[in-house]
Amino acid sequence: MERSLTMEIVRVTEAAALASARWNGKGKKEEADDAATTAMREVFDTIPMDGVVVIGEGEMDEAPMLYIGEKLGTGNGPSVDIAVDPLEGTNIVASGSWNALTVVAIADRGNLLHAPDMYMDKIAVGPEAAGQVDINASVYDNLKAVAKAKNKDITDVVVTVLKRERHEKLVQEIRDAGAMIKFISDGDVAGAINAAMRGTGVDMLLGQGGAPEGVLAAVALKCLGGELQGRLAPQTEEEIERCKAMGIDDTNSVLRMEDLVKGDDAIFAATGVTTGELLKGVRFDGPIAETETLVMRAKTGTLRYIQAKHNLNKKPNLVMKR
Ligand SMILES: O=P(O)(O)OC[C@H]1O[C@](O)(COP(=O)(O)O)[C@@H](O)[C@@H]1O
Repeated sequence: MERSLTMEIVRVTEAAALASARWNGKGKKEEADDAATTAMREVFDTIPMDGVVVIGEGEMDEAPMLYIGEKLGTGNGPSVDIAVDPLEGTNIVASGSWNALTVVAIADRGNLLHAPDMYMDKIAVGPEAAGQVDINASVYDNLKAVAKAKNKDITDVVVTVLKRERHEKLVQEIRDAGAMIKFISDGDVAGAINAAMRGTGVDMLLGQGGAPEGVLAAVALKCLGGELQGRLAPQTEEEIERCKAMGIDDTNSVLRMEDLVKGDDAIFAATGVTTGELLKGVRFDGPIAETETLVMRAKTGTLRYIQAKHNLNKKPNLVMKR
């Protein structure tokens, strides 16, 4: 993939962030998600690539835009798989809370797992502990492995966990092992990334979240040299059938980095919508709006933070409606 696609993808996540940030705290998660999706869709079609959505807003009959299988880009350029989460944290924006992002990942055609929209059990760690954990091992063994890899005691290990009732047993196991927990209300893509970033004070992510978010986080962790292992967690017979239709007969099988994102020609970008540990959210100041974006390439392992000041008077009206 051309290096120049890196900046093109940033334009996509920035536009989605600018559009959805207007809905901050307004109690309207669908409107916030629609705004992000519409803005993303518009910018995608200006990019010189032959893209196809493999993780998007749903199947063709469920989503008007960014549906799975939708072709994006001008058609001239590299053939790529596209994974999007136009607004990662719809509830976060609706409630005017912490850590919402707009997220895009691209990889060479055929290289991203077409993850079905269902739950996935996940374990994510940074570069020091990559290769040392096993989603099938006990919570205690994984905590011990991370502590050893990072040369600290289990009591110093911090685990990010989505605050959900389904995580009661997991939470107890982490507490019994003596480790600490950082609860998040939503947003396990940022949760996984923070586990792999230096200086965040978090060592790993554990628990069940969305499978599409698992693939997006895996691309980010590939860029960071970390590791994410996943296991689909179908909740109904229909979801089990969907896994089989995808060629996953054993839903207990572990999805490793190479299953989630093959090779290293992949790019990940996320722009902050509301401020969190990873990125600052959108700040509006009269005709100027500021954004912060993290963009990374797996091939080179380069991370870039892009601060942008957008002149809203000069941007397309849909995206920048005030
Ligand atoms: O809210 P649930 O059903 O526990 O699902 C968890 C998933 O929801 C999120 O917290 C937010 O997703 P949405 O933005 O689609 O609401 C993800 O980060 C996470 O993977």
